[in-house]
Amino acid sequence: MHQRSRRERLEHIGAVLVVGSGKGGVGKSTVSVNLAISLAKTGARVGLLDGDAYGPSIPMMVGVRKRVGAKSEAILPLAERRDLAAEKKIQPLLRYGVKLMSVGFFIGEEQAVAPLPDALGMLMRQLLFSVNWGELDYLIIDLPPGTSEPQATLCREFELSGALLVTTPQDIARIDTAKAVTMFQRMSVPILGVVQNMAGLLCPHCGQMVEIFPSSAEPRAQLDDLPLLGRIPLDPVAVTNGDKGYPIVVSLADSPVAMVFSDISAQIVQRMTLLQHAQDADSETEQEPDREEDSDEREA
Ligand SMILES: Nc1ncnc2c1ncn2[C@@H]1O[C@H](COP(=O)(O)OP(=O)(O)OP(=O)(O)O)[C@@H](O)[C@H]1O
Repeated sequence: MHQRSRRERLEHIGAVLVVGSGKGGVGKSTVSVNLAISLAKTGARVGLLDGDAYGPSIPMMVGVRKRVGAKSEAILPLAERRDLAAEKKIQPLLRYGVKLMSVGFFIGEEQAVAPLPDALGMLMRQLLFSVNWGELDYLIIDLPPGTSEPQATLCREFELSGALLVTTPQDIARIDTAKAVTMFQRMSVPILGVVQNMAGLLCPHCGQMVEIFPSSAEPRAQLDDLPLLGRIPLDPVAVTNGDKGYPIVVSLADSPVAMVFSDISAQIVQRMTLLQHAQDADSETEQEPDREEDSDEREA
C-alpha cells in the first residue's frame, strides 16, 4: 500500500476526482463532461482536465474544433511552471460554467501528438501546475483507458480525493474496469463508485428501455461490491448532441439521462462531504498526543 500522506495536495482545489476505466470507448469523457457541468449547476467551482493526450475528446464535446493540417506530428512543450504568476499561466477555457483544459486545445483535431508514454505523467503535472485553475471545489480528471500512464504518476504523486469507474454492462468491459479498481485500491485512492454506461437503449420512438446487449452474468466482486452511482442508457440524442458540443445536461436538461447525471453529482457531493468530515476527524485525533506532550512539558 502506498502512503497517501506523502502525496502532494493541490493548493486551492477542494477535491480532485479522477474518472477512469480499464477500457476505451465506454463513456468516460461523456460522464466527465456531464458530471462537471452538473456539479457546476449546483453552484460549485469546477475544473475539468482532459487526461487523454493521444485522443482528447473533451474539446469536441464542448464545441471546440481546431482544424490544422494533420501531416505533422505535434510536439508538446513539457515544462512544469508552478512558480509562474497566475496571469502568466495558461488560461483555461470557460464553457458551461466549467474551467476546461485539454491537449486538444493546442493541436489540430486530426493531428497526432507525440509525447512518449513515460512523458504523459510529466504532461499531467504541467497541466496541473501551469494552468491558472484558480480556486476550485472540484477538479475532475478524465483519464485515458488502461492502468498505465498518466494514471500511475497521478496516483503516486498527488492526493486524489476519489475515483469514479465507468463501465458498460458487458463482461469484456467489466474485466478491464475491475483491473482499474485493483490499481486504485493498491494506490489507496478512495473509490466513490461505478457508473454503468450504455446500459440498455432508450428508444427514440417510444421512450421505453430496450436491453440490446446481454449483460454479464459473471459476478466480479471488485466491481459488484462498489456503490453503483447510476445507470445511463444508450441514448442516440446523447451522442449526437455530445459530439456537436452540446452535452446532454445542457441541451436536454430534463431528459432521463440528464437526470441520472444530476443524481450522480448529488451523490458525489454527499460522499465528498462525508470523506472530508472523516479526514478532519482523523487529523484532529492525530493532533491529540501533541497537546498532551505540550501540557507535560508545561507541567515539568
Ligand atoms: N449513454 C450514451 N448514449 C449514447 N452515446 C454515448 C453514450 N455514452 C457515450 N456515448 C458516445 O460514445 C462515444 C464514446 O464515448 P466517450 O468518448 O465518452 O468514451 P471514452 O471512454 O471517453 O473513450 P476513450 O477511449 O476515448 O477514453 C462518443 O461518441 C459518445 O458520444
